Amino acid sequence: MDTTSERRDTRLGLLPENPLETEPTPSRITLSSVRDTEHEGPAVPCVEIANFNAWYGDFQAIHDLSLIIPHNRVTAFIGPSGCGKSTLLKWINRMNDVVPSARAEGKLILKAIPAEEQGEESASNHRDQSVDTDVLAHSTDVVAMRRRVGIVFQKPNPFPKSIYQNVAFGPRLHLNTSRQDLDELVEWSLRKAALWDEVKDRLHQSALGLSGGQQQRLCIARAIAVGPEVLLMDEPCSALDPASTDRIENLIYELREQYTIVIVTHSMQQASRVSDQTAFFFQGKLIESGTTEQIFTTPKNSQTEDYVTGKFG
Ligand SMILES: Nc1ncnc2c1ncn2[C@@H]1O[C@H](COP(=O)(O)OP(=O)(O)OP(=O)(O)O)[C@@H](O)[C@H]1O
Repeated sequence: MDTTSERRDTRLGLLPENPLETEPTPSRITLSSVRDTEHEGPAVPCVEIANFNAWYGDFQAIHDLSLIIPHNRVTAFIGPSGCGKSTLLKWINRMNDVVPSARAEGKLILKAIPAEEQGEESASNHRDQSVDTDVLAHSTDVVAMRRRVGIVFQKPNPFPKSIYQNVAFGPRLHLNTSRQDLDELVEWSLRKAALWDEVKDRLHQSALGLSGGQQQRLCIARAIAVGPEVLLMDEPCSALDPASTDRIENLIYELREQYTIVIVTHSMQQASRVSDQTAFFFQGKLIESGTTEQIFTTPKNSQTEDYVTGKFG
């Protein structure tokens, strides 16, 4: 077991090496399988959502939703199929712009990062982190905003290019990076995504030759190469085998030190393993949010309790 796994196992107490191999049904989740919330003290808001409503044509997919996503923590969106998790995730970086029938109203703000929270280590220092960004505003520069908010999808989607070109694609587009700096940035990103050792001797081979789990880590490397603050992950492990799932979960645990992560997941075990905060959605409404420990051990709402204990969903 590698160091990361050991560290995470210590925190969580009882994680299996390959989580899905022993994935219990939700009703088997017990207090002991929920980890303690490590972060203490008040959270710094990273994304502020208030009175948010979203539609596809006449169909309202999200109703009057308010939620704070804290800076440099992992927030899990859980809830039954069709409850609006992906819709909200996609609005956070305006992915729904490509859906003609999609529209949204309300407050969706990418918060300025306080100076003391701006880390020194970064892929690039091009961002203006000192101002709030109104994500929904027509005047918002969506391309610039998406550099601050990266997204990783359910199915790994590398470009049909080399491993190097996949990671270098964003920086080449957005940053004025010299060849040497680009080489360093590609290595930095691949190391961050825990992929470097596996690909350092085949950087110029096709990314499509990687395994599914490697492709997903490559997509994470590609996302972090442009220096985002937020990483959105829409069921990032659902197309992966148990070993790859374990690696991605370890990676999320490592990346949380430096990024705000939002993960949509159908796995209660995964939410309890990787997240600090959990938000439970049902029929387009946010039913309850809180620390992951609280949501899984002492939910306030009976629908939340029924869902996390597997009575429906
Ligand atoms: N492009 C679209 N056009 C029309 N309706 C859509 C579109 N995308 C999603 N919806 C509808 O919006 C609602 C919320 O969908 P969404 O994908 O956000 O749910 P979800 O909670 O992420 O579901 P799942 O867990 O199955 O991925 C659903 O009723 C869905 O059918």
